[in-house]
Amino acid sequence: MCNTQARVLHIFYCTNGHSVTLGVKTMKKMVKQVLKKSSLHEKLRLYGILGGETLQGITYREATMQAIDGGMTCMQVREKHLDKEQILKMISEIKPICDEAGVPLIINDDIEICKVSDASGVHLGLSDGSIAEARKLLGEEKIIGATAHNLEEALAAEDEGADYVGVGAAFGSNSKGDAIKLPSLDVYNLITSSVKIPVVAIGGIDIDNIGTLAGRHLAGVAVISALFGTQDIKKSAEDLRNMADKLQHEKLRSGI
Ligand SMILES: Cc1ncc(COP(=O)(O)OP(=O)(O)O)c(N)n1
Ligand SMILES: Cc1nc(C(=O)O)sc1CCOP(=O)(O)O
Ligand SMILES: [Mg+2]
Repeated sequence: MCNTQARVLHIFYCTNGHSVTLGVKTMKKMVKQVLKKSSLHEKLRLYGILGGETLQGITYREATMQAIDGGMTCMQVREKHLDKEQILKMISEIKPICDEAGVPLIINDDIEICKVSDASGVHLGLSDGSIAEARKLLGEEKIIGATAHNLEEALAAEDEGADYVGVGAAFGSNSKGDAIKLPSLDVYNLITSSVKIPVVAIGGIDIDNIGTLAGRHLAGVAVISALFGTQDIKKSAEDLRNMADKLQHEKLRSGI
């Protein structure tokens, strides 16, 4: 039911006999949104979080290329000690690499930097501002991630319109001083069985403990030190990705 010359599409709802008319632009936007949501689960499989403090003497560009070559599927810029201008410069160095590889680039904490840099989205913690407000400013196409430490926070994030939730700290953390270890990894099972949005585990995840996250229906793992803090980032990404791909398998749960 498409009249392309008039740049108008007619969509008929057969159930009640009524029709709505949508412009091609609106239709394209809707398709983009559906694609964003449907591929997000896979894109979160190995989520690398980059900050200069973690790197062992290599550039942001080199670290990004190595991680992507090894299988990183999503990336977050998390710079706690740079000003906006410096962060925007850093983003300008790595965004073309992420874009080329189809790896979403998420900005930690700062909605404005996300908007100005046209990054793929933003990650907001509990004290980083409202998800609903971020959605208003960024629109439906951008990815908005939220932090949760328990079921209540995960449900609230979903309710507010978050696209995914990062839940931790799975095993504590060397990179985030104030991270609080989850009382039990079973918190993941509780959350993944209660929310519809993808859930990512974070906090102290490395190649030795990642296997214990299997069978908990996680979309993936978010990692700082076990990826960007290592000497061979490509090899670390390969190993973590290999394990992250197997997280759905129940049998890994008892160890590897
Ligand atoms: C994927 C992901 N999950 C959780 C966090 C933590 O966010 P937040 O609680 O805001 O802490 P900071 O990262 O801002 O210190 C995250 N960044 N990414
Ligand atoms: C950014 C972040 N958030 C956490 C949370 O628990 O919410 S833990 C964490 C740091 C993750 O780094 P690493 O992989 O080196 O432990
Ligand atoms: Mg934050």
